[in-house]
Amino acid sequence: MLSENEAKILFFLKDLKRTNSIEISTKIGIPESSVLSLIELLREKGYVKTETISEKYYVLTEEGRKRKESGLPEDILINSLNGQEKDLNEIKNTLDEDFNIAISWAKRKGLIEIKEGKVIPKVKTYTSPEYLALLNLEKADINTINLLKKRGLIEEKKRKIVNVELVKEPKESEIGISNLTREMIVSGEWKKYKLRKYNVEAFPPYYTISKKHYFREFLEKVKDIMISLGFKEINTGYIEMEFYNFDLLFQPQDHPAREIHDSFAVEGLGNIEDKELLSNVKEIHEKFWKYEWKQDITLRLMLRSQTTATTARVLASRPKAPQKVFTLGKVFRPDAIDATHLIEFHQLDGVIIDDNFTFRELLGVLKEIFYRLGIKEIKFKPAYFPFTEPSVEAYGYLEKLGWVEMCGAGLLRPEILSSVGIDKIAGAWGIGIERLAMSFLNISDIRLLYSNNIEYIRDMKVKIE
Ligand SMILES: N[C@@H](Cc1ccccc1)C(=O)O
Repeated sequence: MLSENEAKILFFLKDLKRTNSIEISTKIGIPESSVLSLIELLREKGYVKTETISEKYYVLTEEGRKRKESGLPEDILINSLNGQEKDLNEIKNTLDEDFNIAISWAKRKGLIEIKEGKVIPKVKTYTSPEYLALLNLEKADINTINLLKKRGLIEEKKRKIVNVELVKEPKESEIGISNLTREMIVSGEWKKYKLRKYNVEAFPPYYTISKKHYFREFLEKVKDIMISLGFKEINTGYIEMEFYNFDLLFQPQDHPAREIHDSFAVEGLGNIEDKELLSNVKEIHEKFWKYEWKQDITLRLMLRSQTTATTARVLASRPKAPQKVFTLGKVFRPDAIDATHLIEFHQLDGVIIDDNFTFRELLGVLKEIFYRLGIKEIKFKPAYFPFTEPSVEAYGYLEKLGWVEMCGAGLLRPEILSSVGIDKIAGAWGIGIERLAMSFLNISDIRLLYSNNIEYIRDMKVKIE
């Protein structure tokens, strides 16, 4: 029995008697790779004789395509001289990087002579055979082809061509059809064909279902946890004024505490409407850090280096207590990228403002967040941050990595709260997200969190419930 495609090829061959795989593919419109396997089937069934040959053909290289557009350097040189001699130096300026190629080929081809720093053309115009060959490779002679190859303008490729000869005529009654239409039934045409049997063992086509990127899925999981703990989500932009990233957080200008991490500067200045807030911050900085605070510095733009900048913006809006807010977003810090460092990564910052909020409660909240993320063991260590006192670092126990630093936290300093007129207690923290994600997703290279390898993304099993 013949399949519909096999029959198409045989009926095409019936008139021609012999042809080849490339012609079959272009005339019938079946991809070459399918044609090759169909021909093989037909050979096995005794309909055709085949002969496989390998054929050389040529394609333009990138350089070749460029020269086909612009012309070859020696052609350009000769035609621009137009029979007149010219200073080598002058030519050098106009031909730029093509100068050496143009001169050396023109000399080799006897088109020019060089005397006392001058180029003397021997012809008025010139079109090289190589250029004509680039325009029509099929017609080019073997010498020119070899020259083009040598000049790196074309590249030799090989392809397999199968010559096919018909040895047994197909009959319509041998065609097995799989697609029985209403028309065929009505017209009785179906009687001419054999019906192909269903192959109930054939595999169905494989469709991949769409799914979210595993890192996005993890980020959403984390946000869900925060929302289930009663926090409100707030987001602010990546481009931030130094005021919110540093000054309002009591990190003095031009002082090592500011450089606790490096940051990316952005050209331009921002604007702060709340002049009272500006002068409060100035006063507090000058009183406690004892230096001359500058407004030009505070308005400078940067890529935020910590999402605590968002917390600062929340504070600057002088919110009413009680408040429980969080933000989860990207931050940026210059660094050398490797398996554990990126220059952009995510942080989750949060703040709780309440009447009698305590340090102990803060530690409890952090424990709860980590617990819900599946980290059951956590310990705290005293730490320093310019904007909190007391300050702690939290370490979580991860199966593969052991004790890993997860977050910084503390009670916001009174200097900060007073500048925004809040007379409550505020606990704040910042959690590094990538490391948590790596642990959850069982990834050992941080760069894989941002993989765009479709196979890898497809196969990644996300184990978060
Ligand atoms: N922003 C700090 C973390 C932090 C946030 C809030 C309070 C204390 C610490 C960091 O990036 O390391």
